[in-house]
Order: sequence, then structure tokens, then C-alpha cells
Amino acid sequence: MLVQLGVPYWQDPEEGKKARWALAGVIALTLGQTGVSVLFNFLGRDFFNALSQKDAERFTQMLFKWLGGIALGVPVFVYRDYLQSRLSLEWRDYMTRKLTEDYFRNTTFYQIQSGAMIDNPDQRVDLISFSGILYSIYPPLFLALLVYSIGGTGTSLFLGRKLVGLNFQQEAQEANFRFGLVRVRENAESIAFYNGEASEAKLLFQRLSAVVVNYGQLLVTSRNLSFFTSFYRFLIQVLPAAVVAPLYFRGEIEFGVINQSSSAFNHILTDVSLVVYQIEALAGFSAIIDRLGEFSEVVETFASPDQGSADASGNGSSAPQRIELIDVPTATQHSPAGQPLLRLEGVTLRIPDGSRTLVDSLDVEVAPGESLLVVGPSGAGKTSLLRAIAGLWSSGSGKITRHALASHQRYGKAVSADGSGGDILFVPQRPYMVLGTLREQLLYPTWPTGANSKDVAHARRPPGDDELREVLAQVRLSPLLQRSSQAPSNGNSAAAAGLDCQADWAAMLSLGEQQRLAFGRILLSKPKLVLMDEATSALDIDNEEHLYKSIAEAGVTFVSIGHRPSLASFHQKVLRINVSGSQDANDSPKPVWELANAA
Ligand SMILES: Nc1ncnc2c1ncn2[C@@H]1O[C@H](COP(=O)(O)OP(=O)(O)OP(=O)(O)O)[C@@H](O)[C@H]1O
Repeated sequence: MLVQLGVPYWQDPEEGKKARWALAGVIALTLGQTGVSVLFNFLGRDFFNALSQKDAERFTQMLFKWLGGIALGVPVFVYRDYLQSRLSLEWRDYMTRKLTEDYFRNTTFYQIQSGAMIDNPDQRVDLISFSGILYSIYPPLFLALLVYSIGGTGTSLFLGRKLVGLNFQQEAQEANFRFGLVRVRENAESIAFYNGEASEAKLLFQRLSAVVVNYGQLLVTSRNLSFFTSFYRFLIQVLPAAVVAPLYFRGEIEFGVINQSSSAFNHILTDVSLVVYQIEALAGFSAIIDRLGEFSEVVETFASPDQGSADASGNGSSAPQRIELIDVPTATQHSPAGQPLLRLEGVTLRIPDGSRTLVDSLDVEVAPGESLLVVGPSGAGKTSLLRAIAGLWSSGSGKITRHALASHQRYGKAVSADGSGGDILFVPQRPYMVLGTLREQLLYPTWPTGANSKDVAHARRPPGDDELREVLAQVRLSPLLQRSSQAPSNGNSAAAAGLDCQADWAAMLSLGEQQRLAFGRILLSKPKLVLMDEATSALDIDNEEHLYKSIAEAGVTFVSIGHRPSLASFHQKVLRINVSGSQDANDSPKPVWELANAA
């Protein structure tokens, strides 16, 4: 899993090349670091020998050599760590971007946390240099080290075996808790109207308890592990001296060699004791890799065109049937004469698990300049029909042809042929309000915030302030220009007003105002086709009529879903979808539809 997640960075044509150079730098500095450590190992031996022999002149000489060694060694150590951390940061940045991109490409959300590790090369190099020193001093010391480190690694793996699972759970429980808090924040008003505080608090406390209980178990496991690692750490301070002391007492080695063997022993032990010292970090890392791995697998399943959406019908038939969605790019702003913008042929639509049919063999088309109203009782499948047209649902059969691209709606897909970036706009009942300024609300989603020409190749430049103000007036939202930011976002700027006003728009604007703002977006981006799901449900009749007339005058073709009788007068055709027969759970009701001219 680690390989699958980590390798693409090194293979990237641009980033990979930089990364390989940085890695070469890290390896070179690591070799330098080992050289410096070996130098100090010998300096230490001579230093302590001079001390024990009371040789003042040689001692002073060694002192200066030691200081020289520090001046040489410190930059090597510092730059090696710095370069390694930078490499980790860039690796992490790349992986996070890639996974986030995959995530948006497939309409799901995730926050990634990842740590990159590149510790291995330095351990290998150190191990070879210092093993030689240790072995040359006294072979049994080398043996003692092997036994000690293998025993230590085995014991810590045994004691820490539960840590990966506990860390995995910890990540999951904390994410649950945070998500609970975010939901309260996003639905604050509804919860307050329902007086739902007590129930929300209970739910949050349940999630918090899960976090605390799991963390408690983590603490107990780490405590038991600490007993062992502390013992391990303290013992090595005397172990090498204890092994070579008899040699010194017999006069076979000088005093400085004791220090040298301690230092070599410690060096190797630090390398071979990675598991003992880092078991908690490794367990945490491993849990994150597991979580990322699960995520990555899901993303890949969605990315595969054959298994694309999760809604492949699972009704027992051998090959799951799917609605075919065909995009025909058009070279001009208008579709070719006689071609409908949207055509549905024999479309049968089922709910994602395939167990219920919502629409049966539907044939309908919408030509440029036409308008279609979709009506029917609640739950009949009106919104689901829009989902199928948008390509979100595909469970069923038949063919949907779009002579206009919904390009800007889909992350990472090509823009439309005329470069206008998106010919179809979907407008939900509750428009999505982005975090940002009033200008950004209006420009969404055609001109995304912070987009550069590499991301979205729009032939059309974003509208200027005058046009934005004009459109605001057209949708009767000019008073919004008088409002100023509730709180300057970064604390140091003065409260901005007008188009640059920042606010929590989703909370501040009434639903009707949000719906008017959504019409402002239509008027600015002038798509060929707009698909609206009860987009005027919160508006008064007068505003509704005004907005429908505005988009019709702008030459936009539209399909709307709605319950209100008043809507029929703004459309040319009406599609009624319904279910016939009993609604009894044992009888399966049959979907029916009829298409007629609006009265
Ligand atoms: N993800 C889903 N899985 C299973 N069934 C679903 C799913 N989403 C919607 N449905 C069901 O599909 C049916 C059609 O839903 P849809 O939202 O299309 O209705 P609608 O006609 O737009 O209703 P309304 O007028 O109330 O908005 C409903 O019975 C709904 O419960």
C-alpha cells in the first residue's frame, strides 16, 4: 500500500526529477554524517586516552581537533535533516494534491494526513562503518549487541502489537467527532428551531466518549511499552562498558577504547533499534497508511470507467445495465440546426441498488430555445432524472445525449469545444454558497476562485464589476452591496464592502435570496442549457416570474422541476412523471409518464 501511495511522486516527470536530486543530496549528506561520526569516534578515543595519561599537550591538541570537527560536522548534520524534511514535505504535498484531485474527480471529500519516511539509507551506512569498529575492538561485544537488539525488537513488537489498530480507531473516532461538530455548525439554525441542542450534545458526547475510551487504551498500551523501552535505553548506557571492562582491567586495552566502544555500540544500537524507539510513531504511521489505502482503493474503484459509479444495478441480472451518457461537443455557441440540446431515448431509470424503477422508457428532447417543466408527486423521481442527466446516476438503461458539455462541473475534464467552459448549468433547490466574497458567489462555478489559465481554459474573461453590479440589480439583490464584512478574514484588513464583502452567505442570506443569487450566476455564465430543481421554491410569485423572464430573454434553454402551478406559464412543454397502481409495499407500482404542451 505504501508503494502504491508513495511511488507516483518519484515517477512524476517534473517533481520526480527534483525529488531524485534531493534524495541524492540526502544520501550524500548521510554518508558525510557517518564520516563525521566515525571521525568523532576516533577523536573521542584519543581525547580520553590523553586525559587518562595526563598528557596535557596532546589533550590541548585533541581539544582543538575536536572543535575543528564540530565546525565541520554541524553543517552536515543540520543540512541533512533540513533536506530530508523538505523532501518529506514536498512528497506529502504531492501525495495530498494527487489524492485530493482524485477525490474531487469522483465527487467525494477527504482530508489527508500523511507522513513520508526516508530514514532507511542512513541506518544502513552507519551500521556498516560502526560494526567494523566494534568487531575490531572485541567480537563478543558485537554479539552482545546483536542479541540485545533482536531481543529488544521482538519484545517491543509483542508489547506494541495492538497499537496499529488502536491508532486506526483513534483517527476514525476523532474524525467522527469533528464531523459531528461541523454538522452542528452548518445546521445551527435548524437545530435551534427544533430545540435540538440536548440531542445534539448527547450525540457529540457519545462520539467524544469513543475518542476518550480509545485514547485511554492507547495510553495503557504505550505505558506498558514505555516500561520496556526505558529499561532498554538505560541498560545500554553501561552494557558496552561492562562487556569490555575486563579487557581494560587486564591492561589489554587503553581507557579511551572503552569510550570508543560505548560510542560505536550506541550508534549501531540506535540504527538497529528503530522499531524499539519508534514503535509508537511507526504504529501511527501504519494506521494512517491503512486509512489512506482504503481511501485510495475506493477512489480507484470510482475512477474506473467500467465500475464508475457505485450505483451499478445490483438486481441479480448478470451484466448490470447502465444508462449511456453521450456528450457531443459543439463547435459553436449554438447546437447545429435541428439538433436538440438534450435528448433522452428509451431512458429507464432505477434507484442506485436497482431495486425500484422510477422512470420507464422515457423519450423526450429539448431543442435550443425550448423550455420543459418536469412535474409529478413527491418521490416520483424528478430530481433523480436530473441526476441521470448530470451523469451522477446511471442505474437503468437507454441513452442520454447532450449537445452541450457540462464541463466546468467535472473536475479534471476537458472544457467545451468553444472554450467557454461549461454549457450546462445545474441549479439545485438550495444553491451552494461558497466561502468567500460576494463577487466569488456570483462567479461560481464558471470562474472558480483562484483558478489560473492552466486549470480552466475559459475563452471568456470573468465579468467586470459593472457587469456584476448590473446582474445583481437584475436579480434584485443590489442591497447586498451595502453590506460589509462581518469580520475581516485575516484580522488586519479593514472591513471590506460591496463586491468584496466576506460573509457566511449560506447562513446570512434567506433561501429566496440564495435562489435569486443562483439566477445571477445563470445570467453571468449564460450557459446553453440550465437544469433547475425547484430553483424558485422559496420565491414569491412576482420574483419568480421576473427571474424566469430574465433568463428566457437572455436566450437560455431551460428544464425545470417544480410543484407550483404558476410555473407552467414560463415553459413550453410539461413532462409529468408519476406512479400508477397501489403504493402497497408488496405490489410494485408502475412508473408512468406523459409529455404535453403547456397550457
Ligand atoms: N441514494 C438513494 N438510494 C435509494 N433511493 C433513493 C436515493 N435517493 C433518492 N432515492 C429515492 O428515489 C425516489 C425519487 O427521489 P427524487 O429525489 O428523485 O424524488 P422527487 O420526485 O424529486 O421528489 P420531491 O418532489 O419530493 O423532491 C424517492 O423515493 C427517494 O427516496
